[in-house]
Amino acid sequence: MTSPHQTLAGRDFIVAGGAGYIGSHVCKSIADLGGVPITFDNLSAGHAHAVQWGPLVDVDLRDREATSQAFNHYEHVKTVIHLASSIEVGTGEKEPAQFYDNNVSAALNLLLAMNETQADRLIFSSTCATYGETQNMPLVETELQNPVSVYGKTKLAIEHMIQSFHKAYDLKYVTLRYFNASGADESGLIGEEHNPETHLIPIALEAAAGRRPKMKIFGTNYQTPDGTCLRDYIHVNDIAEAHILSEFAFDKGLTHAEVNIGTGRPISNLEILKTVEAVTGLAVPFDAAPPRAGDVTKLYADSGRAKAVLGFTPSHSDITNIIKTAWRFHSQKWNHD
Ligand SMILES: NC(=O)c1ccc[n+]([C@@H]2O[C@H](COP(=O)([O-])OP(=O)(O)OC[C@H]3O[C@@H](n4cnc5c(N)ncnc54)[C@H](O)[C@@H]3O)[C@@H](O)[C@H]2O)c1
Ligand SMILES: O=c1ccn([C@@H]2O[C@H](COP(=O)(O)OP(=O)(O)O[C@H]3O[C@H](CO)[C@H](O)[C@H](O)[C@H]3O)[C@@H](O)[C@H]2O)c(=O)[nH]1
Repeated sequence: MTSPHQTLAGRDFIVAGGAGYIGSHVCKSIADLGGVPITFDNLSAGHAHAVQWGPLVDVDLRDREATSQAFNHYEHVKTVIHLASSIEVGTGEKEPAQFYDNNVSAALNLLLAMNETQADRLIFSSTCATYGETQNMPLVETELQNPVSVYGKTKLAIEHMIQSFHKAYDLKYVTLRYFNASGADESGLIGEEHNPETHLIPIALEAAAGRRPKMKIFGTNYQTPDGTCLRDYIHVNDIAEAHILSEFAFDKGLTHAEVNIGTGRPISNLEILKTVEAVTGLAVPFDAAPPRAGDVTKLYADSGRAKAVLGFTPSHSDITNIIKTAWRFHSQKWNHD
């Protein structure tokens, strides 16, 4: 947890992907502590209305020259938070070229641009999807990384690239392997707005609200207690806090780390539907469907290293609170549609 006397006053941050779901929450957390988030985003998936706490620089990280120019314009910035990427797992399977370009090439451009400026601290959004199928739960950071999906493979390639830049050019980094980001800020100002939406909780909320006739549960014969997949849901504001704690860890001398950001608590897909029904008071109509390509049976974190290295303990991630905050955001948004 950050303590009340910790401040980011006087610090500017480049937040690549700051117009997206997690990025906008990171920007708000930086501003809440007095820092200034400078969003670099091409708005391919993010929203200009989510950029409320600092400037928006419209730049496509696939464009090396434009990326270099944008970084040089803010050459005093020390810390870069890199969240920009393609995230839709199914698209990655069908269009790997686009995925490697937008994730791996863009990350290389960002790292090269950092080398041209004073930025020598990187906080990178990686994912539990880099681990792949394994029975070894909860997942420790030293677990073999053998991703199933193209999405996970691109993230692992970036992790390796960052490690190489650390060794060769003294880049300091924290790679945060988030588990399932979920929930929304208490303010209702920002929340999950993916298009298309593929994530379980917002889809279940849409089904409860009657905005889709029925949803599908992908896979009901997995080797789990109720036959559906197990995931580790972490509130987006807890994820945002992990970035702030990473910055303070750099201040204390941390040079590099790979860290899981999860709760350690497995929740099944059917349990999510039940909690959505309890929170909303509405039924969630669903059909059983075959497993989705690229999915693994279960993924949940060992969060010991996050506590030891960053002092991270989730405080918003009770599953009812996650679904309540998501429901508040979505119902307000739908009222304005
Ligand atoms: N949502 C999750 O559950 C989850 C879990 C683990 C890791 N992550 C990672 O966290 C990060 C953020 O995820 P999110 O859910 O907020 O996604 P998002 O799609 O809401 O945000 C990504 C942002 O990056 C921007 N972007 C994409 N390509 C770009 C490019 N070439 N140049 C500039 N900007 C570009 C998009 O416009 C968008 O604003 C991603 O890197 C994702 O892989 C997400
Ligand atoms: O309509 C749906 C949507 C999802 N699911 C199931 O719900 C579970 C969770 O799926 P999500 O799409 O919500 O999230 P994932 O676990 O697939 O998350 C993956 O994609 C994310 C990026 O979008 C993150 O990177 C994350 O780390 C990575 O594991 C999976 O079993 C999925 O099959 C359904 O049954 N029906």
